[in-house]
Amino acid sequence: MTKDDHLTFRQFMLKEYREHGVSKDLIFLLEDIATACRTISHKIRSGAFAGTLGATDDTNVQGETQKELDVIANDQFMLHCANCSRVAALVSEELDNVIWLKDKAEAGDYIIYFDPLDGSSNLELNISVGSIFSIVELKEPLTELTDEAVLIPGSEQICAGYSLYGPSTSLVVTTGHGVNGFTHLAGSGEFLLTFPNMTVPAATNEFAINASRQKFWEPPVTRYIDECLAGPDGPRGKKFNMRWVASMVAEVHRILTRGGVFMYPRDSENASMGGRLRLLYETNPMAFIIEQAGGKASTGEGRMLDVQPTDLHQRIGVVLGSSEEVDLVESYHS
Ligand SMILES: O=P(O)(O)OC[C@H]1O[C@](O)(COP(=O)(O)O)[C@@H](O)[C@@H]1O
Ligand SMILES: [Mg+2]
Ligand SMILES: [Mg+2]
Repeated sequence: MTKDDHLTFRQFMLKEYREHGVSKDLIFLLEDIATACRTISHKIRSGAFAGTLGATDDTNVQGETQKELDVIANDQFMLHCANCSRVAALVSEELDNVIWLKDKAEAGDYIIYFDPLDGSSNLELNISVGSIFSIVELKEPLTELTDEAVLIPGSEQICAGYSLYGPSTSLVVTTGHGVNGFTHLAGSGEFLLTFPNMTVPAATNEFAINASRQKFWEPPVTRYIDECLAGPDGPRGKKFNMRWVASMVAEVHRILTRGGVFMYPRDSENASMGGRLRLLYETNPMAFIIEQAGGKASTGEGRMLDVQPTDLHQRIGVVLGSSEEVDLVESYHS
């Protein structure tokens, strides 16, 4: 196969426009986000020379130490997303409050939620990290431009995606018509369609969880993992494998490639915060992608995309991936 065998990102998106009516404004916005991701990828690859792999002296609104590249990636998203005149507001893991780009937000305007750099504790280790984004189109004009105004359930997303900065740079996107994966052709400005129609098989024998938190788990999670670990002689009757990259983007990419289940459950230590991962810019976009690929995404107790957000940086428990496993975990909770 040569480069010419693959559609470019623009060619693919224009096909989405013709076949599904995806708006051209959204296509331009996605091209700008792709540019942000290409630039972030380059900045990560040159981070060891630029001395940007380490921490700053600052903490973000969640009390986490910011890496220099967290800030650089955030600046790239802010810069490129502001190009689109339909973008009314930006919500970032690295910013305390909503950034409003307009004086009034009309029906049809976009709100963009993003985690500019996910898994950033992996930076010094040269292990995969990524960026996550979610786009909601306003159905009604907003009367007040407050933080509360952007607390919109994930079911309202019109687009979600991520870029994975690994051995190659991937861009995976859904506009609600399946999930498609693109790879950056090194040395060019192009993302090419390399993984069309990504799907998550219903069954799997691979799970991902931070097992160091076992003593904090709720009983349904302990039961589920114990049964996986029991292998062929246990109730599941088969052997399970485990992975933990500590970068949600890499875990989701693995699940879209060969199936699996990813869990960061609410537990007795993180329960007072609601969980570990953030609803608006981590679990909602990934839930939309996983559902569009035929998988499921849950809080443990119900569908992630139905959750009504109550806070900009709200945290939540998550289990997502192969539908049979997500159903099983939910059944143990109920
Ligand atoms: O440090 P832990 O407990 O392994 O947590 C890892 C999780 O935290 C995250 O890194 C959180 O994301 P950020 O790096 O954007 O804060 C997830 O990507 C990952 O799944
Ligand atoms: Mg993250
Ligand atoms: Mg982050």
